[in-house]
Amino acid sequence: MATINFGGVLEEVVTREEFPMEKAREVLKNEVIAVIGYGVQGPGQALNLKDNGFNVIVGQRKNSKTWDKAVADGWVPGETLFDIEEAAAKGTIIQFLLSDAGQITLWPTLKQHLTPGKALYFSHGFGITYKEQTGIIPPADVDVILVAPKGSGTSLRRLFLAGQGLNSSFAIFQDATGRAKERVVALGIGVGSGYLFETDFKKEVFSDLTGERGSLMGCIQGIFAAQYETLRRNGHSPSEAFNETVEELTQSLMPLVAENGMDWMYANCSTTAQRGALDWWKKFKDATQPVFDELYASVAAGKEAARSIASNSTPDYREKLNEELKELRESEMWQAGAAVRKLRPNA
Ligand SMILES: NC(=O)C1=CN([C@@H]2O[C@H](COP(=O)(O)OP(=O)(O)OC[C@H]3O[C@@H](n4cnc5c(N)ncnc54)[C@H](O)[C@@H]3O)[C@@H](O)[C@H]2O)C=CC1
Ligand SMILES: CC(=O)[C@](C)(O)C(=O)O
Ligand SMILES: [Mg+2]
Ligand SMILES: [Mg+2]
Repeated sequence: MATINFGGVLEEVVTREEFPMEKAREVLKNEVIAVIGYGVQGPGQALNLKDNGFNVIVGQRKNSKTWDKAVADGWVPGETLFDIEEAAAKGTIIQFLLSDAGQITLWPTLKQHLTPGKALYFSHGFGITYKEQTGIIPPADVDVILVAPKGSGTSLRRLFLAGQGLNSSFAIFQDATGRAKERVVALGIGVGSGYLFETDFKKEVFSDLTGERGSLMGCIQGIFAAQYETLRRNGHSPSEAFNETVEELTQSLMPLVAENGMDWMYANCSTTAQRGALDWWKKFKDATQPVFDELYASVAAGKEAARSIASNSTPDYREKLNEELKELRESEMWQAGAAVRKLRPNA
């Protein structure tokens, strides 16, 4: 573990240098890693593990679109691709990568395959933390571990193929074998993480649910929509409103933030912009702080989990979500966005 200073707070971080791929392969050489579920994280993690030389199989419902996707990705039925139960029976490490709601349905079946000494692996603290709602209570004689890549499974795979990595958090909920730590770190390295930050299941899920509802996804769309509407109400054209709300941010300014922080992005904008941004950001912070506090309280009370379980457990959950995504896509702002994207010089 390397001790790193994060803004004055010291934290332990596992690096690839101290836990190289060869060591990870050595730790897991006698394990069969069964990746259950082939949605977004499933493919990213399973393919990265395979390409890194681990013994990995995929478990997926037969006669499903994702079964076909797994076949198209090179998994071979009967050899490396199995029905969920068969894969769970074969695996010594079971990566439970169904949707969080889907995990609840499958749990009674999966539990039967958790024989002593196996490891149950999650990429989210959801199932364990909200156990009153999920009913996911693992037997005492298995390891229960977590590696949560901090980004989409799509990015996890893309960055791996580009020779880079995505950072992940990791946690141990239960160490039955005495090997939980080496197993979880080896898996974290194997799935393509760059650096591994230790946390616990509850902190992982509370921060993750807050982040995705907040600044990563929910809040950002809300702020875009509000500014776009103000500009449109004041007579600005859709292209002008979109460019000044989204396009400039994603194409020009966010890459600068990613590279070297907010002050660096500010410093590369005009002094006029700097004066205004330095004055206004605090107002936006004050205006949104109560909403973030309300959000965190809702996460901590289990209300966000309840809402997501109820909504994503209906037979037509995917169609319903797609309808709402379509609404977003067809809104004027994102239609303007589609037109603007076509005009990118490299498109
Ligand atoms: N999407 C992402 O990139 C990230 C996901 N996670 C976590 O990783 C885990 C997996 O998430 P995703 O890959 O997004 O899942 P997903 O929503 O793509 O679903 C994964 C698979 O579960 C299947 N499934 C859903 N309900 C089922 C049921 N009742 N029975 C059998 N199969 C069912 C789906 O068909 C799909 O193949 C979750 O715990 C999630 O919170 C963590 C970080 C990022
Ligand atoms: C991509 C990710 O880490 C999220 C947003 O938390 C998720 O997909 O659940
Ligand atoms: Mg996340
Ligand atoms: Mg999440």
